[in-house]
Amino acid sequence: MSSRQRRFEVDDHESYGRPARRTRPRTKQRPNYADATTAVVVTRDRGRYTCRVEAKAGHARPTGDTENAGDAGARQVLAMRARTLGRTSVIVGDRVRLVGDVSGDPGSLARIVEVEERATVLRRTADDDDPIERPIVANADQLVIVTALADPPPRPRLIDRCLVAAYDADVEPLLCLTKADLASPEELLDIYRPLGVHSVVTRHDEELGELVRERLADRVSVLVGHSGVGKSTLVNTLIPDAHRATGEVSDVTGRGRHTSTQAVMLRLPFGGWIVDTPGIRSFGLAHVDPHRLIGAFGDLDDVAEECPRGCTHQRTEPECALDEAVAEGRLDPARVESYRRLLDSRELHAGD
Ligand SMILES: Nc1nc2c(ncn2[C@@H]2O[C@H](COP(=O)(O)OP(=O)(O)OP(=O)(O)O)[C@@H](O)[C@H]2O)c(=O)[nH]1
Ligand SMILES: [Zn+2]
Repeated sequence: MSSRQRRFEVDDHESYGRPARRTRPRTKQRPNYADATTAVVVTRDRGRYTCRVEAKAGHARPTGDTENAGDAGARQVLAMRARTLGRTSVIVGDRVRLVGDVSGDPGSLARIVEVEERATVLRRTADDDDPIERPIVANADQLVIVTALADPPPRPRLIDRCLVAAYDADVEPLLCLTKADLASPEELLDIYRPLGVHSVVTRHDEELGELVRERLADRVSVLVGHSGVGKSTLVNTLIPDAHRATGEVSDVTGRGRHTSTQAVMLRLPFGGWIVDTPGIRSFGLAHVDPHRLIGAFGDLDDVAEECPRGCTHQRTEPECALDEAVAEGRLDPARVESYRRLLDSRELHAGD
């Protein structure tokens, strides 16, 4: 198998100790927040950020908030942005520094004075022609593409779109195929396994496989999937008190769970985090360079090396090697079509 086809796995190995991609120049003159409290933003709602503060070793708070945070000694602190942050955005997954009242007591409000450099940023645009890209989750390691094997039927083109978003953000994709009691996963696995995309298969009438926990443990995984694919079922299986936990997060922010479309970061009992993104079903790709799209299609990328110089791989290209490979039966036409549809949606806005 060529190195290109294994690219997602290659990324996997490199992801350890990978340098941050964007480095923001540090201002020389700035206040010293050495004694500020560090925290992770777990959700935001109308300008208020719920931040999780881990207990320092040996300083676990003896009572109260431990249940709320779902882990021994941790507490949740409501915070707002400090004015000194300027235009710096704060999103779920950000590691921040807090000053002010960091007790987490009811009615307390801390201030976020610093946002740590992000290792990764998952962005979305509402539509492919929406020029505004919104960062939605910081520091994610993994994008879990939740797809039902039936009811609703899988949509490979949507999977491909998510793979592009993952590839672009330098976040590893994981294909999570649900409802395996209704249909076999083999057809989809045959498509994505050769690309080096990891996958797990679940069904609600059986316990989660060990592999699911293995893939999620100690990482920050963002779940994305259409309504009805079984995302909530999965979250509740992974985190038996998730319902309560999200409810409590929303209590703090004053908004009920069911009306919230904000991303929420939840601690996994076996280590790591999942970020549930109720409002996000897919990704617009307006911010993705069309030339980078093919990087998420390892099988096509290999073949495209045979293309004439400057080939854009669109349908109108007379000598595109993708067409030749389809004609010779070396490539699945559906894969090429999926890629070209994404390319079409991008090329329309190539001058953005
Ligand atoms: N047969 C079968 N049904 C499942 C499975 N997992 C979930 N379901 C059912 O599929 C429906 C949708 O599941 P949810 O977990 O609510 O799906 P969701 O993705 O969270 O959907 P929204 O809440 O609309 O975002 C429910 O009726 C579940 O009982 C499964 O493994 N097999
Ligand atoms: Zn080509």
